[in-house]
Parts: sequence; C-alpha cells; structure tokens
Amino acid sequence: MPVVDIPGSKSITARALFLAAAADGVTTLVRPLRSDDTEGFAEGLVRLGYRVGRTPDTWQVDGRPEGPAVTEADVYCRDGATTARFLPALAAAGHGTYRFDASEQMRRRPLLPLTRALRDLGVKLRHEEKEGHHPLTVEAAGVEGGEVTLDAGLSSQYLTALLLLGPLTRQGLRITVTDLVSVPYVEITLAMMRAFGVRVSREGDTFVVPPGGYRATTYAIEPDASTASYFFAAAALTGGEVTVPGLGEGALQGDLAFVDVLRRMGAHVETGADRTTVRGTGELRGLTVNMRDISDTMPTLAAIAPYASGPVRIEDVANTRVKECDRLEACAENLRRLGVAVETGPDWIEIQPGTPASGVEIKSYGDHRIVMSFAVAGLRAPGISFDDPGCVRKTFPGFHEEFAALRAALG
Ligand SMILES: O=C(O)C1=C[C@@H](OP(=O)(O)O)[C@@H](O)[C@H](O)C1
Ligand SMILES: C=C(OP(=O)(O)O)C(=O)O
Repeated sequence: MPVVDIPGSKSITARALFLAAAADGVTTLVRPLRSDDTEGFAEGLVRLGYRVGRTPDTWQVDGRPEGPAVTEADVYCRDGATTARFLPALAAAGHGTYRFDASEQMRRRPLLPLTRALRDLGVKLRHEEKEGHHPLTVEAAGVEGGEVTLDAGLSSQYLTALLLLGPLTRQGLRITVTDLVSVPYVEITLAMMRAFGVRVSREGDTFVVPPGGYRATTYAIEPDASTASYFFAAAALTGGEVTVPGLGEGALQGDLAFVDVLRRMGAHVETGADRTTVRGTGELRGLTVNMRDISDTMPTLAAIAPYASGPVRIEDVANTRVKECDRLEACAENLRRLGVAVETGPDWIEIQPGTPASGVEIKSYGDHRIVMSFAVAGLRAPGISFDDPGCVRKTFPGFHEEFAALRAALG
C-alpha cells in the first residue's frame, strides 16, 4: 500500500516565484519544487537582481514592486517554458535592458502571441534571430496597461504571463482571449493571484486585472499532480494501490483529473480532503477521451494504453506537438518500437491493445514526460531502457530512484 511523497508542483512554484518577486515584502515559499525548471526560474530572478534565499524546504524572496534591481541582465531560461514566458513579462514592468535566451529545445517553442501582445501594450521587444522565438531583448520602461487581445490557442502560458503582469501596470489590463487551451492552468494563476491579494474579474472572454501590485505572504506549494500521474498509472496498471498525500478535493491543479480517466478505465479511485488513492482492479478498459485540459498527462495514458482491453483514443491535444518535443509523434514512435499499433492525426492519437515487446530502448527526445511515462509501461514490459534517462531533471531529478522504490513496493 505505498504512500508516495510527490515533489512540489512546477507550475505553482514558478508562479509563486513570480508573485513573490513582484510583491511588497518578503515571501516564504514552503516546499517548492527543486528541479531544473524551478531552479532555473529562481536563477533568472537572481540575474534580475532579486534576492532569493534557498534552503531545502523553504525559499525566501525579497519582493520588489518597482521591478528588477539591475538595469541590465542576461537571463538563461534553460528548458523551462514558464521561465521563458513569465520572466520577460516581469522584466517588462521594470526599467532596463534585459536579454533572455534558452536551450535549443526551448528556442524552438513558440512565443509570438505573447511577444506580440507585449508589443501591443507598448513594450519594446526585439527577437535576435527568429521572430517569435528566443533569444529576445526587452527594453523595459514600465507598462501603462489597457486593452489587449491574445491568442492562447497554442499555450495558456501566454495568458498567465499577461495576467501576472497586470497588477504591475499603471492602469491594469483588460485581456481578451480569442482562443485558449489548458484552462485549468489559468485557474491556478487566478487562485494564486488571489492568495497574493489580487482579484481578477471576468467578462466573457475578457480578463480584467486591476492595478495596485501584490501583497507578500507565506505560500505552501502542492505536490505536482502531473508527476503524480505516473504513480497513479502504475497502480492502475499493476493492480497495486498508491496514495498521494497533499493532493485532494481542494487541489489547485487540473492534472489531478487524470485519476478520472483511470476511473473510467476501471481503476478504483478515492479522493479525500487532502489525499488521493488509486487502486488497480485488474481491469483496464479502452476509451475515447478529450485531454485538452490535462494534456501533460497525455503521454502517461498513451504509455499504458496498449494494456487496455480496447483501443484508447486521445483527442484535442494539438498543442502537445509544441512542448519539449512533438509528444504525439514521440509517443507513436516509442509505441511502435514496442510493437504496438498506433495512429496519429493533427490533434489525436489512437492506440490499439497489444503486448509490448521487452528489451526496447525508448527514444527520450530530451522530454522528461516521455521518459517518466514509458517507465510506467516498463512495469509490464521488462528491460525497457532510455537513451537519455537524465532528462527527468526538468521536473523530477529523483524520479528513477522513487520509481524503483515504488516498483519494489508494488512487487
Ligand atoms: O502554466 C503552466 O504552468 C503550464 C501550462 C501548460 O502549458 P500550455 O498552456 O502550453 O498547454 C502545461 O503543459 C505546462 O507544463 C505548465
Ligand atoms: C510542457 C511542459 O513544460 P513547460 O511548458 O513548462 O516547459 C511539461 O512540463 O510537460
């Protein structure tokens, strides 16, 4: 009956770092995620002149409502899209010249809807190489605010960046979205802004963000629900039971809804006030499921799909093609390596039941989620290996050790 302590949420840690940096005093983050993405975010803040004190269990940030403490900085965002998309918005509210670059992987990922919206708001911003991609330089002189239109159909992170920026502008922001994916991540943003003293209102597709800045606070970070999906899937796949404390009815993260997918497939799920338990029943049914809201868990489902008794079809996940890799094709390629029949379309993948081969090397594509997802399949397909197991450092450096412990506990 393993109880698994999952590390903190990447999304919540990144937002908390932004909010803490922008707030009017010292904020303490309790149990932040320590991983490449969030260390990279904190490092970016340090480059911008913020003080970030780090002990293993708490991080402290001295907020600066007036913006970065330096007038020039060079920030390397590594692979983290939250860093690469949220920090330029924070910098725009300050005064200085701030250059942002990122890894090859992150340089390939799109940014244009956000940089276009920032320019529409009067921010001077220049792309160095390719329009709409890193590296970029922000010539910041504060942001007046006002109305702006945004297409967040490829990534909700563009909207989160603007929402977080809103209270730092002189007039506040009215952001009208023409399209929006990953809606639950926007709900996380709004809930966390409330915790830092800002209430955003909605008028249809328009988000109205008041000016006035953020209030410092002490903020406890939830365990990461996307990370938990590998452990829940392991229980469903093996007929074991996994309990994750800290993720229950009041959880902020939409990805906890992955357990509803497992329930539809036949697993037994119990959601308590502050914990969730999944128990495999020996039954894993096929299904058709729309994962637009929870697309980080698409690879988790794809990797266990061959073990279902019928086809698994995952729909409305076009934007998984612009994540750390093209996740639809990466899942398809690895399932084919395992000898499983699979088809993909522009925004879907369909996986047939099969008996995955043993001794297969999984192609990681430098994507933590591909590795962690196929590690779950490895509970039933012996001898799975990875060409780049270390890429889990993006969100969960200790994944392989924790997962080996779970494997031993599940027997
Ligand atoms: O705002 C966030 O913290 C995130 C939003 C989602 O991205 P998209 O909005 O690009 O789908 C998610 O996939 C990513 O891992 C984290
Ligand atoms: C897509 C992801 O990360 P990000 O967009 O924050 O880089 C992810 O963690 O699956």
